[in-house]
Amino acid sequence: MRVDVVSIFPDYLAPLRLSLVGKAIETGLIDLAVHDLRDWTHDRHRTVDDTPYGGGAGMVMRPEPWGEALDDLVPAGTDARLLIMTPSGRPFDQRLAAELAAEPRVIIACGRYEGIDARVAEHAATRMRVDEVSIGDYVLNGGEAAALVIIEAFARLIPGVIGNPESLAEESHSADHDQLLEYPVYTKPAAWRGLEVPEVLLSGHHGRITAWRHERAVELTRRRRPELLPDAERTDELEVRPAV
Ligand SMILES: N#Cc1c(-c2ccc3ccn(Cc4cccnc4)c3c2)n[nH]c1N
Repeated sequence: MRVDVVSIFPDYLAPLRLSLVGKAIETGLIDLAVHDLRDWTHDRHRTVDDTPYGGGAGMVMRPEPWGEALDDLVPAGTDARLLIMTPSGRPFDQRLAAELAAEPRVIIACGRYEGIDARVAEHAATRMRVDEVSIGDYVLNGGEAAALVIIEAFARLIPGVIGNPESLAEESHSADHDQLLEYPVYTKPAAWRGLEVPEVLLSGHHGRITAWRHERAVELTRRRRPELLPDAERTDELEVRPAV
């Protein structure tokens, strides 16, 4: 998979060279290229922003550099998917991560200021698939942090990136896990600061362990994310529970 990221702060994407994503890049599972948007400017000051039409605070990113960048990175006829990070985008979730993991090419546009001129997305959509995406209901200063999150989320789903693919199956939000949150996990020592590992996990009884883990996942999901519960697990009674 080829991933291109365009930003005025390309160094912000340096952490992608670390850990699992970095290894996937080294082994060629992912071909990552990070570009400086200013390379597509032509004035002495390498200007990427201007004042907003209609007034208002802040500056807007000019369309010309973005248009030229996308022309160069996505030649006519290329099958590519453009992600534009924006607080007003569709919520990024595990389903979209899985879709992206299967794409041959993904280009990620990281805006700054008050955002990118809306015509960039409009024009790009005439020749590639475009998704305006948000990683959550809070406001960042730009798209780079969101790009790091999204790339990590889909890269780990690419076959060969994670050593043990079985570990993906039981994770929170994974389709195989009925969208339940992940059960609590424990490791040695069995007793730590007066706190014991749940006895069932030491029993070696795999049936009981599986059942216990599902119960904990349902309990946690009901408490923290009831909207994720499958209908079969929903209960309407008011339950007084610890806030943890
Ligand atoms: N994905 C995502 C995001 C962003 C985000 C993404 C790109 C840009 C480009 C500029 N800003 C600052 C900005 C501030 C206020 C209004 N509009 C824009 C961005 C914020 N914020 N929160 C998210 N979940």
